[in-house]
Amino acid sequence: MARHMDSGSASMAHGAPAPVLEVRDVTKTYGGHSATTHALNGINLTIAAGEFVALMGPSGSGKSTLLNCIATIDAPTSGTIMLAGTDVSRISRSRLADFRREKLGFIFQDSNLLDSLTARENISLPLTIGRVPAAQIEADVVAAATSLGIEEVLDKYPYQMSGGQRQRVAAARALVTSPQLVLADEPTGALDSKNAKLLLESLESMNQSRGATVLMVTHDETAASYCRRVLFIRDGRVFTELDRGSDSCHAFFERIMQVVAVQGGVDDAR
Ligand SMILES: Nc1ncnc2c1ncn2[C@@H]1O[C@H](COP(=O)(O)OP(=O)(O)OP(=O)(O)O)[C@@H](O)[C@H]1O
Repeated sequence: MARHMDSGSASMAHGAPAPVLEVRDVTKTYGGHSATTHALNGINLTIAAGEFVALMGPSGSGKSTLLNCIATIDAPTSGTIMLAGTDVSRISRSRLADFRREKLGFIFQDSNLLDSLTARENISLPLTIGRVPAAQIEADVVAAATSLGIEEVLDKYPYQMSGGQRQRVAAARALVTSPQLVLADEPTGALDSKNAKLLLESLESMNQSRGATVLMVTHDETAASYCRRVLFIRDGRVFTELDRGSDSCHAFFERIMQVVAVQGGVDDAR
């Protein structure tokens, strides 16, 4: 059964891990007097350390706006976003880039790898910028690559890799710094089903073995079924959520489909 709510905090049972992300009463309004859009309407959600959460919702429901606000790329009109204990609205402009690099990892629909760098150099990039010692970089890159099954492409350039390999290199780059939160925006959107499955299995295993906390926007019920929890967003707020509990991927997929069918249109943005 779906739990109808707009707090997101119900899953934070007493004694649960500390929240990595707390979104409280966040609104985001675009435009002026004549053409105002209320993209977020007092949205609330909480994500605990080590969770793997999907965010689903119809086109225009506010998913990208929320992700941009969490990523500190955009600012809410009102409300609070606490990330790893920091109120992101209080971070000075000069600190924002460092905050993003230190606390967040990003995986986009297109891998966004730098064409002139090998996989190894692409994955190393956030560590190099963070002035991590070379020996540590090498160890961290190999560990991330091994977890994602891409050791054999480490010395290849993006054009020498398959789309699936590029996306797993991008995932390695997002995870190599062990960020507090990984934000994944339609990471399987450009992949065929075999490569999508490989990426999702990798994310699931990074979540389980390294305790990576992942918030993934997706239109794909199969992708969402790999997560432990699915938040459904509509009209700029969470209207229901599903916990996977002890369900298999397949059983969870069926439950997600039921919510999509009843609520209608979660995947109408495809
Ligand atoms: N920069 C902007 N200026 C004005 N309106 C915007 C802007 N960005 C988003 N919106 C509006 O805010 C609402 C939420 O958009 P958002 O992109 O967050 O939706 P979404 O759920 O990510 O959609 P999709 O699944 O199609 O990517 C939409 O009505 C959209 O038109």
